[in-house]
Amino acid sequence: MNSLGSVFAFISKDAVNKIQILENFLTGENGTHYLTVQSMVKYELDNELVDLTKRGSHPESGCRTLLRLHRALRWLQLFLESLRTSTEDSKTSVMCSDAYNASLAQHHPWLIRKATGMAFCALPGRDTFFEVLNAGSHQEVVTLLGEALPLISEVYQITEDLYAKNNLLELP
Ligand SMILES: CCCCCCCCCCCCC/C=C/[C@@H](O)[C@H](COP(=O)(O)O)NC(=O)CCCCCCCCCCCCCCC
Repeated sequence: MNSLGSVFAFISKDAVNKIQILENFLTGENGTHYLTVQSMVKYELDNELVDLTKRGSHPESGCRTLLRLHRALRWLQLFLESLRTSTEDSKTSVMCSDAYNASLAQHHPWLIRKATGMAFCALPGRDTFFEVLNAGSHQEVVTLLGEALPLISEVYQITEDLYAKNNLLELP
């Protein structure tokens, strides 16, 4: 994403920060509880390490941090699916913003939604995305996406079901 310019570097920085928070838990003294998403959820809930209704003493719990990445994964799933099925005249800005509006946008305040909308207008064309994915010819990328998307979808669904079962889908 960094090769797409500074705005996208900013977006990827937020994702990297969040991944780092989770990695710190994993390498920290309670790391064994962070080996799976299931054990993390159980450990943090059992030990009251999650702010459930408003941000308080645990603003960066594993559960709320993963939830942000989980929502971003939904965006990625929708975007890559439309990239996979796109044609030569499809616009990446439209694909990106449609995926965004159907996922992350519902969780972002107005200002971020506006800034994101403007950033999408600056996106390079479809060919650049196929190149950025660095997986060979267009056809090879389409094939690869066809294999990867069911796996992305499976990962998404496992987290979604676990979070729904534990009422964690709206963590502050
Ligand atoms: C390649 C085009 C990239 C378009 C990315 C679309 C996602 C737009 C996300 C806009 C996020 C703006 C930054 C703000 C983030 C935070 O406010 C917000 C809330 O966090 P907080 O509760 O801790 O405050 N953070 C989030 O919602 C997490 C956003 C993480 C976005 C990561 C997106 C990474 C997707 C990976 C892209 C891979 C590109 C592949 C291209 C072929």
